[in-house]
Amino acid sequence: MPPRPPWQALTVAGTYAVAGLLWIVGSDALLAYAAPAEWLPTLQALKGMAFILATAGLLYVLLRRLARYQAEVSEQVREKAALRGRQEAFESLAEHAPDLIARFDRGLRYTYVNPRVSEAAGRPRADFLGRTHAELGYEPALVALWDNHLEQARDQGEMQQLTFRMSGSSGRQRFYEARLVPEGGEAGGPAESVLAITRDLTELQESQQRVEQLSVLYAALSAANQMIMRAADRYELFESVCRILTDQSGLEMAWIGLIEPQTQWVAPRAWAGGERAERYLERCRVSADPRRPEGQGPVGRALQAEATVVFDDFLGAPEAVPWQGAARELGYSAVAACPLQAGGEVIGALAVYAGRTDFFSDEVVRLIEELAGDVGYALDRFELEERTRYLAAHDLVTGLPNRAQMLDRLEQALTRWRRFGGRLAVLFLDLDRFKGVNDAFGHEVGDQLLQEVAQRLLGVTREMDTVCRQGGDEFLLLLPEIDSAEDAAQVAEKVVAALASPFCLAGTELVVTPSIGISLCPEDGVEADTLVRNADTAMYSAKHGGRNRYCFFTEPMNRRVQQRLEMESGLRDAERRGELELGYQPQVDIASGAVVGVEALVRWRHPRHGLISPANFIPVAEESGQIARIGDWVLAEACRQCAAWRETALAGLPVAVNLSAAQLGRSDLAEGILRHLEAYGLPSSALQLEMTEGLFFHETEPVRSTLQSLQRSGLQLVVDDFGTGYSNLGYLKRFPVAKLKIDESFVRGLPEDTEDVVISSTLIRMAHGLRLRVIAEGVETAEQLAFLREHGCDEAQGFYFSRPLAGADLARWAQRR
Ligand SMILES: Nc1nc2c(ncn2[C@@H]2O[C@H](COP(=O)(O)O[C@H]3[C@@H](O)[C@H](n4cnc5c(=O)[nH]c(N)nc54)O[C@@H]3COP(=O)(O)O)[C@@H](O)[C@H]2O)c(=O)[nH]1
Repeated sequence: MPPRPPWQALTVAGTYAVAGLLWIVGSDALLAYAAPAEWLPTLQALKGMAFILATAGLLYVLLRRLARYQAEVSEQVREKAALRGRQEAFESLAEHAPDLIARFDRGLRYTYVNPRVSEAAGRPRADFLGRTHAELGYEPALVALWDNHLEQARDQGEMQQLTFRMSGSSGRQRFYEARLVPEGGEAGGPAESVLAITRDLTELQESQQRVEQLSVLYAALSAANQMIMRAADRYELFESVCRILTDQSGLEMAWIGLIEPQTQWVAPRAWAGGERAERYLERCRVSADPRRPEGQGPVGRALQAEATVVFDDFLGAPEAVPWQGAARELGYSAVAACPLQAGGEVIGALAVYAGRTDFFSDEVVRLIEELAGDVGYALDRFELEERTRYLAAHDLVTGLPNRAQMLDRLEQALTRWRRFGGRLAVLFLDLDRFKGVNDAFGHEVGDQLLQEVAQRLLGVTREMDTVCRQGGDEFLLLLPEIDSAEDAAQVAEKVVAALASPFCLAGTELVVTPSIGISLCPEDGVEADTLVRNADTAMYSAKHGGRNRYCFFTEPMNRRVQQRLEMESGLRDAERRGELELGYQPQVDIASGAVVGVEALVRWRHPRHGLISPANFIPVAEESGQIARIGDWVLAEACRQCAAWRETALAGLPVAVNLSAAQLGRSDLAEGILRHLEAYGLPSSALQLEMTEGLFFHETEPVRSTLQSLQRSGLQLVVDDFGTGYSNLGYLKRFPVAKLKIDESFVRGLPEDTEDVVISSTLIRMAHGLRLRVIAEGVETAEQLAFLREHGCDEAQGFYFSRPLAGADLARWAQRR
């Protein structure tokens, strides 16, 4: 209540004085007029008493009011002092508080900010006072968030809470939590002002994130450690570690590269991080050589320094320019590279990439280093295990696999053989008179000799073969994939030849020869022990047979192989010696009975073995690489004979010549055929080229281009053995096929065999459906011919008409018809 001015007191006192005087004068006059004189003293005494009572009552009321007023005033003074005290306490607290404290009036304008607000915002305190968030120019989203919460606190009188991010004065985004406390006003009603207490949680949040990141990394480390114990080899280990790092620790990519000792390039051996990782590694090369720019990145530096290198801002590091294009595109912002050590040497590096800068805190780096250390430990373990395994599986003198490993590989080869069939061979080799070398020159020279023998054996075998030293002067050779016994014989011959030249050791020339026994699977056994034992037995036969030779386990096999090899060498100049000749078999039009063509079939008239069928020697010629030469002779001879028939009944008839696959692979085939035709003045229609269906199906590029050049030369093709192999007939459209020849095997059973009936009649229909002529071979009986005629077959060939005859004989045969 405000103090009353002095004139007011004067007015009250004056009024009281006037009223009192008027009362005294007036009441006396009234008594003098109205009351008897004898009552006057009494009445005046009563009147005086009444006046005193009335003024005493008034005084009492006034004094009471004065006392109350004084009490109220002193209460207000106390409250004010308390308020001032609180205000001072608040401001002193707020001024030194670590939180950001501000007060807003009902219009949401700042009325107070503490120094932390000004520091955080990077503007003076005065800027804030009397202004709203919008007037201070904050982002619209932030203004809306704040004003919304301030209004709620003000209007509902209830505390509000909000979190927000804002760039601090340093420009870095910070994370805050604010509490808005309504002040003044009725409880539960609108507030007079709102106090905002804001806490900067950036550090807290970051440390929480760091704790989470570390616990995730610990989990990844422990998973990687388990994998390190389980991994079977270093590549499984590398892949697992990279995968665990990217799957479980928030890294974008991880790769492990090993230094290539010759070039110092770091070749990635394992990586994880999806397609992005692959693209990055495809684009980026890394070197351990400090002179190269590619050796200046994190991995190169880590390898050179033999310590972890971190590029926390990979995209901003000037040394990382060669990799930055790819890293920016693929989202890698920070990199750490740790060297990997094995056997005390740096052999490569583990590199990990994060999607944000400042990922690699000291703790994270420590964990990654620990992991790299564990990988190095595992590599040492593998090395030791590999060494132990190596020792268990190898012969220490020659470095070749030992008997145990050989038997293991033999078992594997036998397992494959059981599934897929085929053939394999074991060669048991014993060095003749090796003991003499040891006795004469000592064991050291003996060991050197064994080492050189091992090298020569490796030189004559294929990668898939196994050469093993089984002990002493004995070696075993496993040939897991051979086509025939001859293949094994050829390897044995190569071994004999390889060991034939002397070994220069101990200043002298040493000669050792081998005795080799050969066993074959399945002929000589289907178990490893049996095959080795039988090869051993065969080796003794070779020794008893005079040493420096090979011997098969069974005598018939020895004979067969000898014959085959003899045939191979006999064929080498059979045509030069005039031992090859052609037989010609007529091809007859079934409807008219006219001879419409001739097939040329080669024979070998051997000086000792007589006439040899092409069925026997053509495969040998094919396998020994002689078919192209022999085939060329056949083509030339067929052309010569065709020209010779000019004046006979066979004039103008095409001669069909068989071609082998190897001939079709030659790019000069068409050229050679045209040269022979030209030499005898024949048109290209004088020759037809027979080839089996399978040749069209294994249309390799050389075969395709040969077929195309034959097509361009106007030569016609005949598909031999039609129906025996394949079902896709697309090739018939692409190449100039004139005729399809039904295989003799489908004709043999005609007309009784129902399968042959169905097959041959279907093939005839199929050929006609394709608008091609069809010829049946192997026709021996009138019944077969009748069936073929009935089913519309165009031509026939077979003993029914004539066996293959010499050129002059066939001309006479044709003349007679
Ligand atoms: N790459 C080359 N292959 C050739 C060549 N010459 C022949 N050959 C192929 O050798 C296989 C065997 O030929 P051959 O022993 O001459 O047998 C042919 C005919 O004599 C035989 N034939 C003919 N009529 C009958 C018959 O009525 N009954 C019967 N049992 N056999 C008969 O059929 C063979 C014809 O074969 P084909 O080529 O399928 O027409 C053989 O595969 C020849 O292809 C050559 O120069 N190069």
